[in-house]
Amino acid sequence: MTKLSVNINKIATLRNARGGNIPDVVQMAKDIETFGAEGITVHPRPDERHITYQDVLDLSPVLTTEFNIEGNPITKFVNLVLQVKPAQVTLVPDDEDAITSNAGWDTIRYRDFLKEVISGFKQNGIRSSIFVDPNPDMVKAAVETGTDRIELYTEAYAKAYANGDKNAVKAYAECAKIADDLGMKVNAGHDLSLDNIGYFKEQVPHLEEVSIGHALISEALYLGMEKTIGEYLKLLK
Ligand SMILES: CC(=O)[C@@H](O)[C@H](O)COP(=O)(O)O
Ligand SMILES: NCC(=O)COP(=O)(O)O
Repeated sequence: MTKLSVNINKIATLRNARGGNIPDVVQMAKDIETFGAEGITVHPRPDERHITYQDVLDLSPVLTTEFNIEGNPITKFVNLVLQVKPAQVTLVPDDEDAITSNAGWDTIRYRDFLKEVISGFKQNGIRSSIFVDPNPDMVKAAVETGTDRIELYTEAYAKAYANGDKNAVKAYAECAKIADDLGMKVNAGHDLSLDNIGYFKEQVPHLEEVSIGHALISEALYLGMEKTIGEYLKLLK
């Protein structure tokens, strides 16, 4: 069984568009857990354009499943994670102004930096995962950082799959095997969707957890639209 952690960034994007509290991010996270998700993921970015630091503090005491906080380990982020002590922190090397995460770590170049940050999280009982491209060298070097898990960055797979190229999954399967041999658990995420997740799950061994946000929230809009319009039409008769 692979665990599903739902990334709720986009719920916050919608809320922030009007400045009020609709949709209610905390209530939505609780409902997502009730509907069966096994984790909640957030990625507070430095400009707080979706999930805010306050959201992270508000979510932490009410969640009943695993809380996964993703981000670039700048001081502000590290302090937040140490305050909240989530089940898992996922380190992502994204620039401050990145539209979304767009690369995995160079685990050779940043080995010592990652080792130090991860050791601080470990001392506080927080599990670490690091975001990596499906590159065997990066996965092999990841083990030296002391990380518990890697998160395979799946954008390249999602793009290739959408273009009819199923071969892209092979690099992910190979990296997952390497990680497992080295004693690291394997997460995956970015642009996974109802369309591409089945094949990924079928082909990639040792898949412990996937975190899915952008597509899942969009799919939920589509799947809920007909029912919602029906409810309005009933009231407008
Ligand atoms: C780490 C990762 O893969 C991302 O998908 C991320 O958490 C999404 O962030 P945005 O919602 O800001 O695009
Ligand atoms: N770690 C990946 C994640 O949380 C969600 O990414 P996406 O589904 O929003 O692309």
